[in-house]
Amino acid sequence: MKVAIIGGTGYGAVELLRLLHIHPYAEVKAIISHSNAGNSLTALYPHTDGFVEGTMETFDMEVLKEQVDFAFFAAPPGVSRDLLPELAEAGIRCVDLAGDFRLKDPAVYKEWYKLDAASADLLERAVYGLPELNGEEIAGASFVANPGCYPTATLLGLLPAVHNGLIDPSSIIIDAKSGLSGAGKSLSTVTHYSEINENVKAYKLGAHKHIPEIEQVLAGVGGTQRAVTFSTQLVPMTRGILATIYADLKTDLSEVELLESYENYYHAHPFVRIRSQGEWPATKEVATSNFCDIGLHVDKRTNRLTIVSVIDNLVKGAAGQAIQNMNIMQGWEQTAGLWMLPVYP
Ligand SMILES: NC(=O)C1=CN([C@@H]2O[C@H](COP(=O)(O)OP(=O)(O)OC[C@H]3O[C@@H](n4cnc5c(N)ncnc54)[C@H](OP(=O)(O)O)[C@@H]3O)[C@@H](O)[C@H]2O)C=CC1
Ligand SMILES: CC(=O)N[C@@H](CCC(=O)OP(=O)(O)O)C(=O)O
Repeated sequence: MKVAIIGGTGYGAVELLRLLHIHPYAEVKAIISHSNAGNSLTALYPHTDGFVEGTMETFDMEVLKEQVDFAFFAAPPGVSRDLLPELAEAGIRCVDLAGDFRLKDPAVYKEWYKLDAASADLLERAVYGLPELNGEEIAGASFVANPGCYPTATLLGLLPAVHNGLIDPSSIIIDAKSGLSGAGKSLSTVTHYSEINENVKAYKLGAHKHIPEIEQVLAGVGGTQRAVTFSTQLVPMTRGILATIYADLKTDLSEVELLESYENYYHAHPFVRIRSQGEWPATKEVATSNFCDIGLHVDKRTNRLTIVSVIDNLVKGAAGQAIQNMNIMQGWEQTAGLWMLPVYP
């Protein structure tokens, strides 16, 4: 199948390219670049030498409709909102890595993204693409909103507990740390080497656009959902998210029984791995892979559950999950092109 990548010179796009190169059924036919049309990607990213042919192209709706069967949007918010609907209308199935179609309520999108939303009708038609939650819905989608990186780690950590009513949904606190590639390729003062090297920094407290996304999904799973506390921190590493999640327990299940309930919830989902009792995952154990690894701890003294969930933000948090969604939409095995050992150390 022929695919296009839009937002060609960004980190998400380059990661899509890396993974699609080994995909058994998909082939990248067009790399669309807003800033570098006419130039070769290899000139910007020498590591792609020998793997990418030709030059990047400008976005041309009519050309694209003839050229490809599937498109990935890996551009900043606002781009897919304007361009994706016409492609989808023409039968080109799409996965959007940005947040333009994740939130169902246009007013909520506007409040958190500070941009005008797509129409309510389009937002309704978009399918949120977390395969471990709603694979059947994804299979029938014409376009999928790929979850945010932090929501992916957070929701996979919480789904079994919320679905089975094991925790008090009003008590959830998410403390999440991310590597710098989560911020994309553009340099800012915060991501400058001398600012973040040997440093850890909290940011966007109470204001992160992933807050309404997490709450929207949890409300759908648990029936009712109160506001969550969600804190984000930058750590001086390139890839990876570690979310430590705390919630009050509403069950007498032991730690081993809780781990079993997590194993059961994810038994048909190859990309989620549950650690044994007393073991908690680290970001390096999933680096460059599409895995989400989860460990639990029950604190008997406080009656709280601690969940540790790790992903690679560029893979399960972005490009890998987008390909997993494409696989499901196309009726292929969801592991196609994604079944690989993490790079270690
Ligand atoms: N980095 C991550 O870990 C994750 C990122 N995402 C989301 O995926 C999307 C891509 O992220 P990422 O690759 O990291 O971001 P980058 O900033 O690295 O890349 C985004 C790319 O989009 C293109 N672009 C920029 N402005 C415009 C514009 N006005 N119109 C069209 N294209 C534009 C540029 O490429 P070009 O000029 O070549 O077109 C740019 O390099 C974002 O929406 C991001 O929020 C989601 C989950 C995780
Ligand atoms: C480290 C870092 O800066 N991370 C980004 C994550 C952005 C992202 O990927 O979010 P969307 O997909 O929802 O656009 C942030 O916190 O804003």
